[in-house]
Amino acid sequence: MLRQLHGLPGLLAALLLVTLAATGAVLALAPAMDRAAAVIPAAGEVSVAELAGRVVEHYPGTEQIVRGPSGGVIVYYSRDGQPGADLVSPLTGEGIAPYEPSAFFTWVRDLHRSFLLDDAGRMLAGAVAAVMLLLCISGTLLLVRRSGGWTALLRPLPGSGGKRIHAELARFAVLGLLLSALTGSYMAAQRFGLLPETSQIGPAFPAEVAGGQPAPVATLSALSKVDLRELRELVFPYPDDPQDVYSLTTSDGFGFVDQATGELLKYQSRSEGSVIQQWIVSLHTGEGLWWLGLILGAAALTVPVLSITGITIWWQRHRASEQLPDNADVSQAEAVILVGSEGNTTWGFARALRASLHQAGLRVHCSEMNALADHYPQASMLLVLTSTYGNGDAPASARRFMARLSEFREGKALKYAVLGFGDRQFPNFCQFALDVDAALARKGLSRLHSVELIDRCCASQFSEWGDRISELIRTPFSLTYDPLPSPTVKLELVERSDYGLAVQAPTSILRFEAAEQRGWPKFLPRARKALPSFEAGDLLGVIPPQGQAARFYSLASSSTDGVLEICVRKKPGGLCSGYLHDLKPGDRIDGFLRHNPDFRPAVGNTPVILIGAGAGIGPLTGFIRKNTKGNPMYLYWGGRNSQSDFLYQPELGRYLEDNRLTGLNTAFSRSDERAYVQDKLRQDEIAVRQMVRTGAQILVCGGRDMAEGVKQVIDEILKPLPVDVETLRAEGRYLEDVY
Ligand SMILES: Cc1cc2nc3c(=O)[nH]c(=O)nc-3n(C[C@H](O)[C@H](O)[C@H](O)COP(=O)(O)O)c2cc1C
Repeated sequence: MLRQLHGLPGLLAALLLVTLAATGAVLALAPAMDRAAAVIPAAGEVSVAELAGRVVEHYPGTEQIVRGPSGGVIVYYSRDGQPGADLVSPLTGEGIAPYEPSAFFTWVRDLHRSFLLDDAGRMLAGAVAAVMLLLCISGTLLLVRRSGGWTALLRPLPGSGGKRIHAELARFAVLGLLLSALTGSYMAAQRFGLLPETSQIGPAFPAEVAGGQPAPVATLSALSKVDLRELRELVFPYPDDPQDVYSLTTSDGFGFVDQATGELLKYQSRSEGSVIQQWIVSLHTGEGLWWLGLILGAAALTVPVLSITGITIWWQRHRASEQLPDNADVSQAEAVILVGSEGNTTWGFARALRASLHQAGLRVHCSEMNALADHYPQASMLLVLTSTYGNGDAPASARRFMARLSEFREGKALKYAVLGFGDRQFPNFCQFALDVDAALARKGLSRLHSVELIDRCCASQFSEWGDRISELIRTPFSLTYDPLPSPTVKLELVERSDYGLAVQAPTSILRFEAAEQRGWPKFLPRARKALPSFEAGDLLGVIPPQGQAARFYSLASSSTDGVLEICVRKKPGGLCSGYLHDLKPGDRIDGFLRHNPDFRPAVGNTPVILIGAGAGIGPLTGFIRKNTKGNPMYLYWGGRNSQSDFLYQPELGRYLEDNRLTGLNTAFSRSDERAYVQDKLRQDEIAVRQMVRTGAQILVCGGRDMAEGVKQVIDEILKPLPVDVETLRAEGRYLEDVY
């Protein structure tokens, strides 16, 4: 509900909101500019009488003196029958410049207030402000939910991509946007009579005035008592009318001053409502509070980005939740897929699974976990795919699952498997999937397969899980998950370096270029297409000729290197790694790129500790190659034998020489030292701890077991510090690319 409340009006109002925000950001500059142009005397330095006296000396035809909210003093006068207005110095009364409201600001203000459409536009602008208010409130509640509570609101946010940008920006801007929206809605509601009117009618014109010879304005006692800083406006009497008076408006009230005696004839203080209204206007416009204006303007500048990221998130969610075709009925289904999802990405995986099982000839029923039926009479297989939210809690479409499970009655024939989707950056990785697995076991159901956990939507892990399920149910199918099918690139192998044969770890560094167009004469330009843009650490997806599922390889180069490089270890019986290892220079493959911005060294010059084993060195070498500024970068890498599989040995030597790599520490498990990368980290314990203390980031790439071992060692090393791997992970300082 909260999500709909945040998503739908947000989408509708995005365009209008962007207009309001962009114009608001421009207008927010006006108070600061006015303030910079104004001469502001200290409090008590100049009285209104003194100011008026000085002004009249230079402008004998003064009709009105106005002090703007930013402190600038403007004189409206008549000279030779012509009206004029000048910005004047309150210290001398001399003109500084002719006063002419900027046509640009006036136009922007009209666009902001009414979309240049009079009353209908004003109403629309008011409605947009109200929508903004709704978005701020629902967004704050979503943010609280995302952070895990009000107290966690300021902690580093996990997640990545557009969602992370949206949440981070929103957190930065929400107070400013809330203030603008609240005050804007209030002003609109008041203008259209939805709130009581607070404008005040001033005191009636005095019945009696002295009517004598006018005294010089600088001597009028009532004006001498008012400090310039309180002045709003002073309207002068008609020149030859002894019955006329000065009309004085201050920040506290309104009154009339006798031009002969200088007496305050009538005075009325501002009502409370009028003071509140004045504050609301100031809080909305920054008038008189130029610093607030700049804060509000900065907050408004985030609205276009929030709108774009918000629409993108909405669209992805919408696409992922599109209806499933051919969904079998509960009573007929042989296989049941239940989906627990909050942001709908898990639905994309469920749809791929459903399509494959359906293609394999099974009747499949797929629904959200909240819709767990009491009974699936024909089903022999229950597959639960669920994400985890909050602090290891159920996602939205699974909140009622545990309660419904108590009503569930199922015979022993139904076997289940739970597949968890989560993110290792969160402390309770896939906790809800683990809870569901345990709850189903307690219910007496037997497992088809033990629970498996997928980190950050890893497509290859998903297809491997599918292979295992396919074997267990003796039904051939394979799973491919590609959230948005990427265009494929034709690549040509231009070079390969082979390692590790002697130690049973055949590993090759493969370098590809974009394939030349066949038959295109080499001397002509553009014979070879440019590679698409990518960074080291991004992924190359390859579907081997006999396979259906893509396998992903971390890139060891970035597009600016001119080649696409991967480092591939041949797995026993591995379809894709075998296919790649058989390639000869000149052979071509189709691949597609997937960006992986979550696995990159941070910019800046804090130390980066790169840890890897085997082919995991690929992206780490890519990061080092890019480190042309020579920021501190240390590599810990483990192989089997320095004679046989010391991958990238010559390159690393060069990088040490030209300072792209600060320190290199290798461990070889099948040499005399029999060491693993964890041992090298332990030996360097003090240095590693010191680097973490100074803000170092750690990037780990390689097999799952190695990554687990490294995590334990780093936790041991960090014991004397108030941080551990999980805290570093939450701060984006411990990143893993694990397979
Ligand atoms: C606010 C928030 C909280 C999350 N909490 C956890 C968590 O506690 N444990 C975990 O493993 N993943 C957590 N995740 C990651 C999601 O489970 C993961 O991104 C998953 O793929 C989302 O799938 P869905 O879009 O289908 O809900 C969280 C994500 C967000 C945005």
